[in-house]
Amino acid sequence: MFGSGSQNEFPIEGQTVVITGGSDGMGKAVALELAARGANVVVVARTVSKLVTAVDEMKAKVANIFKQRLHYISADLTDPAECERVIAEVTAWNSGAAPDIVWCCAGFCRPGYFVDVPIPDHRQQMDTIYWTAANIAHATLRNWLTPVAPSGQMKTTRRHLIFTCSTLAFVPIAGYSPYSPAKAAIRSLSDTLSQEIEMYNGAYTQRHRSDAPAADVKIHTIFPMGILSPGFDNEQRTKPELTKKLEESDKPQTPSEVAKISISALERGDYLITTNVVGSIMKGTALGPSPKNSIVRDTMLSWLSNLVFLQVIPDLRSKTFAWGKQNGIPGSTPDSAPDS
Ligand SMILES: NC(=O)C1=CN([C@@H]2O[C@H](COP(=O)(O)OP(=O)(O)OC[C@H]3O[C@@H](n4cnc5c(N)ncnc54)[C@H](OP(=O)(O)O)[C@@H]3O)[C@@H](O)[C@H]2O)C=CC1
Ligand SMILES: CCCCCCCCCCCCCCCC(=O)[C@@H](N)CO
Repeated sequence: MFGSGSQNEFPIEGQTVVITGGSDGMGKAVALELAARGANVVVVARTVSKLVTAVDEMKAKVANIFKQRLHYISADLTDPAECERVIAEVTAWNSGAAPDIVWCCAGFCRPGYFVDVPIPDHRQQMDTIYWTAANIAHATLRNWLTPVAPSGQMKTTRRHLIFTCSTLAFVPIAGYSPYSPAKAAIRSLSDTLSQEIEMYNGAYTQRHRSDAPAADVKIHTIFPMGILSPGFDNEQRTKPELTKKLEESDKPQTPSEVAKISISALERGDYLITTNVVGSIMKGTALGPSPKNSIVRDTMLSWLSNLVFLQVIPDLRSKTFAWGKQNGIPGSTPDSAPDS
């Protein structure tokens, strides 16, 4: 059921989970799914009304209403101090124990051509996409990796820090320049942390002899394709027509599908996680130095994907060129009625 090891690498029942962006779209779907599987869930976002609704929806889905606890915290995660507060509040609410799982889903996409999008909007995308994730990761890991003396060690299950990226971190698409670089930065953070965390995990094996973190930590990153969320409806309204054309091979998935597929991959213990075949091919061509889920399968996938992409990248470029040839640039009008 859980792949070759046949062991569930992501047990949920009784775990305390924090989900950023848990009030809408994919984050809410993850919250509902984990609540249904027996987790204590804290959803974090800015708008209180949507958070209250998410908690109400979770209440209707919990596996055990007497055992499980649900909570929300309103916070703007672009502010690092707010992220520190969130982790402190969750720990207090959780009887002094740190959360077991932190899943970053907060973020939205503001598409547009690079020169047409004002610089403050580019920076805002870096703030909402990259910094909401990096800030909460920083607050979480500072808590999780605090050294504990051998006498203070208790049996603690493995902890998971999960980022939500996008396959646009792997493959360029015109019209996503405000967004894709911030997602690529998350992928780089994830790869770097997945290596750095090994130092702490190594120290953890010696916890009976010297100070070490209270638990093993694993990093994962999800790379969804389009998700049919409120955020997606919003981005469609301002997305350039060319961008819609370039991504027409993507068939957007429902938040609940994306949540379920992601959780299954976490149960197998996967690290970089895609949610459909086109997403896997996009990952395959860009896998590079990232740790692999399976040496054989991922290596075969990258060979195949690199062959496919010999054709895909020139095709995306020539479609873009042809678009300019036919339609001109935004704001221009065809030279049919020259004023003289
Ligand atoms: N939709 C898509 O097609 C794709 C989305 N993704 C990624 O998946 C994730 C979920 O996307 P989606 O389901 O569309 O999400 P939605 O846009 O539907 O929801 C976004 C969530 O993030 C919260 N949020 C936004 N900004 C902040 C902030 N500064 N601080 C705290 N919370 C914030 C929102 O609540 P509030 O506004 O109240 O704060 C809301 O809960 C995002 O990271 C997105 O980039 C990846 C691939 C495709
Ligand atoms: C056979 C293989 C061919 C591969 C072709 C590549 C086509 C590119 C599809 C781009 C899809 C982008 C999905 C992510 C969207 C996203 O993150 C935003 N919607 C943000 O919200």
